[in-house]
Amino acid sequence: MSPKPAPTGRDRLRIAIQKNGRLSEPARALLGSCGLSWRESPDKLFCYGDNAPVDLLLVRDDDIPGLIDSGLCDLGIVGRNVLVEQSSERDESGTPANFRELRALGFGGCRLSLAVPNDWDWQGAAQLQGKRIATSYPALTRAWLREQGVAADVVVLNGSVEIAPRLGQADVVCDLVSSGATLVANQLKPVCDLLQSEAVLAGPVAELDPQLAETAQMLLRRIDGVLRIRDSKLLMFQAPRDAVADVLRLLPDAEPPTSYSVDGGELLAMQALCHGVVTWQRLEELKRAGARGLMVLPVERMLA
Ligand SMILES: Nc1ncnc2c1ncn2[C@@H]1O[C@H](COP(=O)(O)OP(=O)(O)OP(=O)(O)O)[C@@H](O)[C@H]1O
Ligand SMILES: O=P(O)(O)OC[C@H]1O[C@H](OP(=O)(O)OP(=O)(O)O)[C@H](O)[C@@H]1O
Ligand SMILES: [Mg+2]
Repeated sequence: MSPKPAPTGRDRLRIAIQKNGRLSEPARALLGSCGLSWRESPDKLFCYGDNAPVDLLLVRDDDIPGLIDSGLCDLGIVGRNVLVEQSSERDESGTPANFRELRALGFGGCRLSLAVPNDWDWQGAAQLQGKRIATSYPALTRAWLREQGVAADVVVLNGSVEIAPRLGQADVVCDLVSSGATLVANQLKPVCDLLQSEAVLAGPVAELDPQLAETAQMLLRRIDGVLRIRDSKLLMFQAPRDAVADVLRLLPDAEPPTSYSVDGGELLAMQALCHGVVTWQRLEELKRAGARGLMVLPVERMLA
């Protein structure tokens, strides 16, 4: 059972996103695809929702979990790395976090990795005993060290973490990795992933105030619809009844198709939502299996 909500006294939902940074544009694009728009000016940090009771807060990403926790805002788009770090901090201090991941959003992918100097012969976590680890994710790193049963010193840096071994400030680092270029440029190599991260929609652990819950549900339904059709296409075709099984074997990434019979019953007209890429080569294979009149259509909106 979720804890009961604290009344907010508000009747408009607030969603926080990063003001400037890697997640700003994709977060805006996602909310835009959900049909939301705001009255904006470049220096505005609070944007009033134009066409739905949903206002936008533009903030530093690190502040998003705290804003949700305190009930000043209802939802947020933030890296899982930030959310898990701040929950680990709460675990350390024994105060439960009132924020959690509601949906993975499929952008801002990266991993939190332990990396050691290239000349280390990595044998496993035990090698870190008594060593210094530079990171911007101290609580997450400490939690991992506890799991591994290793005692090491955590050196907190807010950026340019990868420089620490060269300066003699730490022996190894634990930082975000995407292309791996920063590690290579600093003669480091990743040896272990602590977390796979991406942008997530965060919300409170407690239920939302009933005044806001309906709007939040509407937004979640739209986000689910957008995520579901991302890279999806509607495939339409006809196939003789006895070829349908062969045709469907070529569509393992499709949702169960809908079909109706035409031409006296022997021919089926079918449509299926495909979540993978429908290439020309795939269309040729479907044709060889008996499908005819193949058409690939973009999907603009979807509401389950
Ligand atoms: N190299 C990367 N590749 C892909 N995603 C990344 C990378 N580095 C970080 N991210 C993801 O993007 C999020 C935002 O990164 P960014 O560098 O914009 O944050 P920031 O400097 O902390 O910004 P802010 O000013 O809001 O505090 C990170 O928390 C992480 O989830
Ligand atoms: O694997 P890569 O593609 O090289 O990306 C990894 C780098 O990206 C992030 O740093 P950012 O550029 O945000 O700078 P920061 O040091 O200020 O965090 C992260 O902290 C790494 O340093
Ligand atoms: Mg930040």
